[in-house]
Order: sequence, then structure tokens, then C-alpha cells
Amino acid sequence: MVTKVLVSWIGANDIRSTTGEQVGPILSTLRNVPFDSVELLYSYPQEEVKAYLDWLRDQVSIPIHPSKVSLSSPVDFGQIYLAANEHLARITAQNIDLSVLLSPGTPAMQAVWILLGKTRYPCRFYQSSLEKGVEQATIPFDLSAEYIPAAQRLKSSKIHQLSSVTAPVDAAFDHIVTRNPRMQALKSQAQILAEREVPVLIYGETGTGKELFARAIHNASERSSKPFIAVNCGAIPLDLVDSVLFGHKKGAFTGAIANKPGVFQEADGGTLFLDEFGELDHSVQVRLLRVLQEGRFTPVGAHKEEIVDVRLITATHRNLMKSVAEGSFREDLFYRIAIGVLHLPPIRAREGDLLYLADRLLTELGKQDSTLSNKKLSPDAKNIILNHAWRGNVRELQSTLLRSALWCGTDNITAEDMHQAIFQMPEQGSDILSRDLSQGIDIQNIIGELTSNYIRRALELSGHNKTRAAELLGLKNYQTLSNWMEKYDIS
Ligand SMILES: Nc1ncnc2c1ncn2[C@@H]1O[C@H](COP(=O)(O)OP(=O)(O)OP(=O)(O)O)[C@@H](O)[C@H]1O
Repeated sequence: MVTKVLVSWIGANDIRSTTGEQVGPILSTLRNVPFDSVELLYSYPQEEVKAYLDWLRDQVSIPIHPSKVSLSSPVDFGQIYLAANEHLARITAQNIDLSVLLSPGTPAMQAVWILLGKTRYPCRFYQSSLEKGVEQATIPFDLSAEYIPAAQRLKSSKIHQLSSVTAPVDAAFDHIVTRNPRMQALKSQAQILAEREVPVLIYGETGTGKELFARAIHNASERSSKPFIAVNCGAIPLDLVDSVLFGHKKGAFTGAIANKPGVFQEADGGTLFLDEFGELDHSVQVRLLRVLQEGRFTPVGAHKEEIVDVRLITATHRNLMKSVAEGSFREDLFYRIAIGVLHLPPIRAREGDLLYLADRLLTELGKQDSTLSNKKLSPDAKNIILNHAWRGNVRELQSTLLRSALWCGTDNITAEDMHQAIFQMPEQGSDILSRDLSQGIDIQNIIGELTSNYIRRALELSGHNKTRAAELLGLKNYQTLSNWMEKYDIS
């Protein structure tokens, strides 16, 4: 059942209503519009509010949930935003029909309600005045939630510090579009690594730009005039791995009709990028370790060793430390490759980047196809971008923008165009209770799927605030959540 909830700040006119003739905007609204419960935020001292709440409870029969908010000033937009956003995120996690009463509170509080209610938390607005009584407020314009990252950056002073002390970013990194401080710091760190000869390990979900970073590192290094060879280790069948990596001699196996160099030979003098490195079989890891230690290897079917000079960049979406602990990844190999380590965050964790990236990617599309050069995103299309999960990260964003630009009839990409262009993944786990048991199932796996799904959703909803996410999941504390995240390999 959907619960109708009214949210409001407690204002001076409400507090005064306990003694005066006017009932105040909150009670007026509750008397005029039916709600199932009311959420009241306040920054007044507890004693002043207590009397009001006692009085209000005598007037209405629905549950009243007060929340004290510490504001250094009632007109501080940043603090008001953070408090209101956190509160709405929490209550909209339940299935509710949200209404916001605009009248009580300072103009800054009203402005923040409108920003949040027109973007992240669609709702009905009410206002109450002596002249007109209680009425639903129509706010006849669309807003794009681009301001949200700016407010969230208030919390990222540490990241700012980090990014401000780093080196200038080389032109090779210009293709990596970002204005997120954490990503900018990563670009600078990658540039430092580019100038050294150390192996680099890049962590990141699919489509986060691991190969883009690897190429930029190569291009900014002294090896830039030599080859950059990229290989997806996860896509090589096990019986071909040795041949793909180290090459083979004619006649080494059925089908080996000629000598063929492996990627190590092809990358000689340059950089070899081994993507999905964590998928490599244990036996291959042993041979790779030897190449890294000694720079030598033997092609399949050959009798003589070969020597190459290759810089290795590896990438994976797996937590390799965990694979080491479980015994599926060799510890000695891990310490060989994990010298310069870069963790690329998914785009949902790059505050300030989504719309910036979307605009830049759209401009790029326009450069490649002049019929798309005037396409622009409408504010409501931008809100859909901000609210989508983007599990495929930049790659998914790129292809969705292309589809929306191709399908939209005008130069204005609307919410409808965006909806049509986004691939709706089937609800993960929707069949989780009805898997076919006749062939046997892996119950541990299914429990893991379910748990990971809820943990990810709670993290997303809480803006990656672990304490809040733990609360949403009914876990004891943030440490318990961290343990579960580690267990289910959630970064
Ligand atoms: N910050 C960025 N700015 C511009 N383009 C980006 C950015 N990040 C990724 N891209 C683009 O997104 C696409 C996917 O990036 P890339 O192939 O580097 O991701 P990946 O992490 O290696 O993916 P996978 O693990 O699936 O191979 C590429 O077209 C890349 O150019």
C-alpha cells in the first residue's frame, strides 16, 4: 500500500500557533488534505519544539515523525540541502506518495525543497497562507539536477586537497573527460606512473575507462612511438592462452600452419595492456610471473627462449586481494603487477561528472556525424540521466546518447527520447524464487546475488554513505556492512 506522506520544516508561525489564534501552516494543511503520516524537520531548540509537537499530537491522529537538524544558520543552502536530501532519500526508500509543504521555514529552505522536489524526489507541493488558505502549488518549469553534485562536493574537501597538489595533466590524458576531483587526482597519478617504468594495475567496473587510462599512460610515456597492444584475457579460450600470449611455431599444434607471434612479441618496446587479468588460469599465472621476473618466455612449440622489453598494464574488475586470499590468484604475481594501482570509480560515484560527460560525449557524436551536431539534452532528459544506474558506465552512456540522438525527431532530446534509448535491464533476481531446481542450483550464489543487489541499491540510495546504507538494510552498523561488502566483493 502506498503511504501518503507530508514533509515540512517547522516554522516560526507553527511554533507560535500553540498560544495564538492562528493554527499555523502545518496544522492547516493536515486539516485540509488527508495524509497517512507527517515528517517534520526542525532546527529550533528542542524545548521550543517539544511544546508544539505535544500540541500538534492532540490536534491530529496520524503519526508525526520529528527530526532535529543541526544548522549553523537557517539560511545556509549547503547544510539545508544536505539535511533535506538525506531525509528525502531515507523516506522515499519506502513506497510513499510524497508531498512537501513549502510555507514554513526560510526562503532558503523553500528553494531547496523546490530543487529537490523538481528533480530527485518528484512530489506534490502545498502552500498555506492566511489569504488563500491551503492550496496545491504548481511550479510550471523543469529543472535539471546539475546543482546536486555542487552541493555534494561540500563533503569532498579531502579530495580537493588531493587533487590540488598533483602534477599538471599531460595532453595524452585530454581524452579522459572529467571534472570530478577524485578522477582528476587519478589522471594526475596516472601521469606520474606514465613517466616511470613501473607496472600498473587498473581496477574498475566495465566501461569505466580502464583501457582509456592504459592508452593515455602509454601515450604519455617514453614508449609512445612503439606499439600499444590490448588483449582481453577473459575472452581467450584456455587452450589458446599460451599461443595468444607467447606465440607459437608452425606445427606446434593442429591448426598452427605458420609461425605466429604472441602479444608479448607484438608489444616489444611498447606497452601490453592485459584486460580482465584476474580471469587468467593459475597455470598461466606461473608462466607470466616468469616473463615479468626474467623478461623471457618460450613460444609454444619452440626450443629457444625469447626476450622482450614490454611494459605491462593490467586491469580487472575483481578484487584481486580477495582472490589472493582465496588462493585463486598467485600472491607473488599480484605484488609484481600491483605497483602503480589506480581505482577508477563507476560514473555513479563521480560527483559532478554525469551531465558534463553526457554533454561532451554528445558534442563528440556531433563531430563524427554532422546531422547530430545540434542535438541538445532537455532538462528532463538530464534528470533521467542523473537518475539512471549506468551499470555499463561511460560505454552505456555513450551508446544511449547515440540512440537517443538518432531517434529524436528534433534537436531537443526529451525525456521520452531518453526513456526509449535506455536499455531496461530485466529486474535482477526477479526470478530468484523460481529457479529450476531439477538440475540443481547453487544456493550460496543465489543468496550472494540477492544480498549484493540490496547492498548496491542501499549504497546508491544513501549516496554511498555506509552508515545510512547499513540503517536502510537493517544492519547493526557500518562495520557490519563493510564486512558484507568485502564478502560479496562490492567496492
Ligand atoms: N572519462 C571518460 N571520458 C571520455 N570517454 C570515456 C571516459 N571513460 C570512458 N570513456 C569511453 O567509454 C568507452 C569505454 O571505455 P574503456 O573501454 O576504456 O572502458 P573499460 O573500463 O576498459 O571497459 P571494459 O572493462 O568493459 O573493457 C570508450 O569508448 C571510452 O573512450
